[in-house]
Order: sequence, then C-alpha cells, then structure tokens
Amino acid sequence: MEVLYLTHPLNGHVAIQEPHVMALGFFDGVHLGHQYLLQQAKKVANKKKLKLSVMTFHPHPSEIIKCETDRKYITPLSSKLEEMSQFGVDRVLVMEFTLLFASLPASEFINQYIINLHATHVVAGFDFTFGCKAQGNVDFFRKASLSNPFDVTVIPKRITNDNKISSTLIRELISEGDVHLVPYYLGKHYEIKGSSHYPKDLFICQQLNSMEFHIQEKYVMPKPGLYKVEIAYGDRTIQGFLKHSGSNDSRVELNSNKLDRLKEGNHQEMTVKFFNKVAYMDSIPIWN
Ligand SMILES: Cc1cc2nc3c(=O)[nH]c(=O)nc-3n(C[C@H](O)[C@H](O)[C@H](O)COP(=O)(O)O)c2cc1C
Ligand SMILES: Nc1ncnc2c1ncn2[C@@H]1O[C@H](COP(=O)(O)OP(=O)(O)OP(=O)(O)O)[C@@H](O)[C@H]1O
Repeated sequence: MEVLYLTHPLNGHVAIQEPHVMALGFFDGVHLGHQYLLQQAKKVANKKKLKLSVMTFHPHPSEIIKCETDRKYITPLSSKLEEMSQFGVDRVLVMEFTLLFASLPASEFINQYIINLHATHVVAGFDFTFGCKAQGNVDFFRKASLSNPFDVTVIPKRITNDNKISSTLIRELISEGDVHLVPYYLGKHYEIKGSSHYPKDLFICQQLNSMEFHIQEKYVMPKPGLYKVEIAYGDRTIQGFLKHSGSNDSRVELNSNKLDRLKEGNHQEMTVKFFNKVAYMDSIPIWN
C-alpha cells in the first residue's frame, strides 16, 4: 500500500495522474462502519478496474480547530495505516489538516482534491462533511457530480445495538473501561502498542512477575483499574493483566507469570490486547 503525505496548497504538484476511486474520512479505529465503507469502495474499484485510494486527515480536525492538543486516538496514524492495508486499500493520501486547509470552501475542495487529483468516483458515509464551516456534505457531492467528471457512492448508516457505529462511541467505551463491549463496534479487541521496561526496583518486579509498559503514541487509555489482557511480543503471545494506577496514562504495569525476563535495560516492543476489566485487587490474580 502506497502512502502519500499531502500539504495544502498542492502548488501545482499533482500526486496522482490516473483515474481512481477515493474514499473519504478520518477513520479513527477503522471500525465496522469504516470497514463496510472500505469494502463497498473496493467493490466499486474492482468493478471499474481502478485503484482504491483513501483520503484521511492528520492530525484530527479538533486538534487544530479546537486546540485539543491532548486528543487521543483508537488508532494513531501508523496503526490506522496498518489496518487500512488489510482492507484492500491501494493508496492512502494523508492530508495535513491545517487552518488554511480547513478554511477551503467545499467547491474548492472538490476542484483541488477530487478533480485535480483525478478521482473519478468518490465514496463517503452518509454523514461525511467537508469544507469551511462543514458546508459540504454528501448532497453537495451528489449535485457537484452532475456537472463534473466523477460519480458518488454514499454509504448508509451501519448500526449495532441501535447505536451508530462511531469512533466517538468506541472512545467512550474504552475510556469508561468497558473494553469488553468494544469488539461489537470495532470488530476486534482494542489493542495498544508500546514497549516494556523494568521498574527501578528490580527485586520487587521479579517477585511480582511485573513490568512497566510505556506507551509512546497517543492512544485512548481505559480508566484506572485492572484489565485482563493478552500480551504479544517477538513470536510469543501470553495472557496477563494490565494495572493502570491512574497516575500516568503512558506508563502502566503488566503482570503475568509467563512473562520472560528481559535483560535489564532492554526494551521489547509489545502489543497489548484488552479483554475485560476485572474487580480491582491488591494482589494480581493468576490467569492459567
Ligand atoms: C476542506 C475541509 C475543511 C474542513 N473544515 C473543518 C472544520 O472547519 N472543522 C472541523 O471540525 N472539521 C473540518 N473538516 C473535517 C471534516 O468535517 C470531517 O470531520 C473530516 O473530514 C473527518 O470526517 P469524519 O470524521 O466524518 O471522517 C474539514 C474537512 C475538509 C476536507
Ligand atoms: N456507522 C457508519 N456507517 C456508515 N458510514 C460510516 C459510519 N461511521 C463512519 N462512516 C463513514 O466513514 C467515513 C469516516 O468516518 P469518521 O472518521 O467520521 O467516523 P466516525 O466513526 O463517525 O467518527 P466520529 O465519531 O469521530 O465522528 C466517513 O465517510 C463517515 O461518513
């Protein structure tokens, strides 16, 4: 999968010369609604024998418009790109979201980023908005397509348990510690990536089979508590617990009686998959 990083204005630089299908949205989490949209977009692309591109934005508009610089993600950009590659996306256009880009009128977005980039088919969800003050929506695309060289497919709302599947809902479930409900919307358990570290007090750490887990990327973290998790590193996958004491979102504790001892000072990249929150206890239960 090709990844192109674009900055507004393109200044005459046309990144794509051949016709292609373009799906649009932020896609945090690449949840079941997003996955359905990508599958439908891929079907259109296959039928028309075209490549499938996705235009996403970085950072999230709220970081720029609302100065929400502490915004957290279900899938930080690198994880989002990994997820997308599994849905037959041929190319991702990562559009740098700036105030200048946000102020682009909807008709100019169409001129500069749909027509100029040779997208001949646009795919967007029913509630996608774009352009200054959200003046563009799917009806705007439909009308514009009547007099321009592109077609439009609008994806209807996907729901689970009467709720619209949305990144906002999944972020809320994670924050509230309801990680066991996440797969109904995300299509899989919530995962975060980070690296293991020995705590300063090596003796205590060996007693408890525990390790510090450092999270560098801006992941949404479940609220403080004890969580049943699966830890994957190297070619190993083991069961254990993640203890989030609440003092620091980017530094938590991993516990497992199956954790290999790493040499002091060595860091190991790990993926932690959340299953469910368990009653908080002073001593960590053993999961056999
Ligand atoms: C040209 C353009 C201008 C935008 N301006 C704003 C804006 O002023 N405020 C905002 O919150 N989002 C803005 N957006 C973001 C969209 O409304 C939308 O949130 C974003 O494209 C992600 O959509 P999604 O969350 O529905 O996937 C803009 C998007 C585009 C393409
Ligand atoms: N449940 C859904 N059903 C159909 N289309 C969806 C659904 N959720 C998102 N989409 C579409 O997928 C694209 C990316 O969506 P977006 O990133 O806004 O997801 P979201 O889950 O609605 O996010 P947020 O909760 O932050 O608004 C957009 O075109 C959007 O309309």
